[in-house]
Amino acid sequence: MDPLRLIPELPKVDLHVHLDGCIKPATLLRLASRQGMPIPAASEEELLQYVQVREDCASLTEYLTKFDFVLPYLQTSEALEQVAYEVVEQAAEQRIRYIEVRFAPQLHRSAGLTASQTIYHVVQGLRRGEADFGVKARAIAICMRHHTVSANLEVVEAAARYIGHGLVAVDLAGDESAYPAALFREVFESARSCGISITIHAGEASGAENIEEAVLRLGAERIGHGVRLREDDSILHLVRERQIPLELCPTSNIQTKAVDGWEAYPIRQYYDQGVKFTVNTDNPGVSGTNITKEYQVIAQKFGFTLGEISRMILNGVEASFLEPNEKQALKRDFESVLHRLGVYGSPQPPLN
Ligand SMILES: O=c1[nH]cnc2c1ncn2[C@@H]1O[C@H](CO)[C@@H](O)[C@H]1O
Ligand SMILES: [Zn+2]
Repeated sequence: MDPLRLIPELPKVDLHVHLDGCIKPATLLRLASRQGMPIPAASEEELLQYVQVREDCASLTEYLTKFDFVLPYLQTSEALEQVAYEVVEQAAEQRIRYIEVRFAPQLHRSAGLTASQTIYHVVQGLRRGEADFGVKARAIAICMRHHTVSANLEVVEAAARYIGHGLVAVDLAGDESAYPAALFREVFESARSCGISITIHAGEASGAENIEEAVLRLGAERIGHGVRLREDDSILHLVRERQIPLELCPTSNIQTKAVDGWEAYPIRQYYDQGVKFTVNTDNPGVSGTNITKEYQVIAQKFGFTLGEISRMILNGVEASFLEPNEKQALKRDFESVLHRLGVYGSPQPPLN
């Protein structure tokens, strides 16, 4: 069967999506007007040039400038709840049944919210979305590379209070080329001592050595992107042996120039070598994508079959930061929906 036709129907997960990277243009206009803030565009169409990257985006640094535009509108409890709610709504439209939504508490405090309050309101929005759209949703709190160790420790401390209450992990994001993860060893040591799961953006704007640092010294259980893993055989071996899942975000990786174009995108190589990975969107609003398009583009470019795509989806369920019993239930749910659709996950070579 042509995978492209069935991809929209498949049950999916998205484990790597930024809250401030998927604001609907209509919502941004509404937030600006409700908050009495100026916005340099009168229509959704006009807004796109400010929120979406162009094809000639040169680097992650340039990609990240898009967030400066939306963040001022996302500083209140109402705005955070609303956009979190709408991420779940957008997920449901793509048949996503489980989503982990990440955001950086310290980027939403200019109107006086505490780090802990930002988490509270995002979780509230996600919960409302779960109830209305039937999608399971959890939050991840992001530490930012350009913030101080103490600002990031504050994020971990706030996150610790929400473990088991809607938040599942902490992350590190921002400009990887300017700020190596090693600067934040103390931050992630604190996360580990609180028993918080860790995922870290690494191997996106810098080389594979950042992935090694994240796994061996910071305690990352998953890697955000990790697309440059293949640049070092011994680190690739390490990640494969430990079955550390990479959260690949194909369209974003092409736009940030983490990889030199689709011909060089290593997803087929990783699949065939038994590197575990999941397919995600990163920032649907900034990248002009959604999870259906991500699977369609890789099916088209790399000839993945429905069985292989289902394997990636099931890898995503397995890689989720849910509690073991919840993960088991989600897995059963996915297997039964896939069974109904007549699709079965292929075994991924060469390890299983
Ligand atoms: O692909 C990425 N790599 C690194 N940082 C990112 C990426 N996408 C978004 N952010 C950063 O994470 C912040 C919180 O969501 C965003 O504001 C942006 O600065
Ligand atoms: Zn990201």
